[in-house]
Amino acid sequence: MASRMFIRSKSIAFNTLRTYSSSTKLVDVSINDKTGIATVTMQRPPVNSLNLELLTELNGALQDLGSKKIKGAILTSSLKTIFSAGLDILEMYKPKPERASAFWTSLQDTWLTLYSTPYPTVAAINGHSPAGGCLLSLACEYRIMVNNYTIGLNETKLGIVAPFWFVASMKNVISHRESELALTSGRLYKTDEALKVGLIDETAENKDDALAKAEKFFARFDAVNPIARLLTKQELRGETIKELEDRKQEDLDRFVGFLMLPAVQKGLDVYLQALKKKQ
Ligand SMILES: CCCCCCCCCC/C=C/CC(=O)SCCNC(=O)CCNC(=O)[C@H](O)C(C)(C)COP(=O)(O)OP(=O)(O)OC[C@H]1O[C@@H](n2cnc3c(N)ncnc32)[C@H](O)[C@@H]1OP(=O)(O)O
Repeated sequence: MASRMFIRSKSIAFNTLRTYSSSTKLVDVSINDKTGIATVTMQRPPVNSLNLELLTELNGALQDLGSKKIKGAILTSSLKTIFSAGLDILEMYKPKPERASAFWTSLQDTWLTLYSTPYPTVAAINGHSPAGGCLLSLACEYRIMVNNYTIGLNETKLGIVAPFWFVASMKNVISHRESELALTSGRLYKTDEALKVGLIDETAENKDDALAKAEKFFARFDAVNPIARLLTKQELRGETIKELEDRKQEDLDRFVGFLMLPAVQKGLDVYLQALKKKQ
């Protein structure tokens, strides 16, 4: 990507740990030379809502990492209290059909990339993570969440329906029963509740604690053959990936068609007004 800036800074005394960094406007990537761990940071204030541009940059960054020798990648946020507010509602509210198509395709592609990375992934969830934010963390292999935030697939609360691959992402992590209860009611779990049902794997005191715990997770693979690890991941995730690949166009058509329904637009309007009135 033309706007991407690459900096290589070997042996700078005050910054020896960050010897590779690639930063776009919306996504920062740094690789710690000592640990081999990449940190991918979403940085779209105020809430890291996922619009076409952020998704495109995120997908590009995750793909680039596939060609580097890294031990693992951590997905996190630059914001103090929000991991990601999910899809940018403004991408779905009164959209132009071409923009809506490009937007949804970029979400499908980002999920496919993240769900199938050759390197291990951890979501360091350092803030609220509703809907699309939850989806991104579900696509990672391990989730560590800072205390006192919320996470879940709350689509029904907006009058929208989580597509089959959102549902599959959830069902591959927590039980079918818990998924049904959570998705139909649009439940957002607090950090400790999410831990109880297995939606997250560990809690953390703060972002630094989450990053340190992510490093420990990657260390589990020190004694594991990387090819065996990857083939096992592919075996476990392959069916879900193939289903979206096979049904990509159908899923896109449903999304665009769904957005054009007056009742859906009305629901989004009400939700947006409520968000704004909150202050
Ligand atoms: C058979 C049918 C097939 C169906 C096929 C179609 C299926 C369609 C599926 C589509 C899937 C969608 C998944 C999603 O991700 S939808 C988005 C869901 N997100 C949310 O519900 C989160 C909403 N936001 C919040 O709850 C809070 O903002 C927060 C994240 C907890 C943060 O709270 P905080 O108090 O810090 O901040 P504010 O609420 O004041 O927000 C600051 C400003 O940001 C705006 N905002 C917030 N979230 C979003 C968003 N997701 N998109 C766009 N804008 C957002 C908010 O309005 C404030 O704006 P303002 O400053 O202008 O007032």
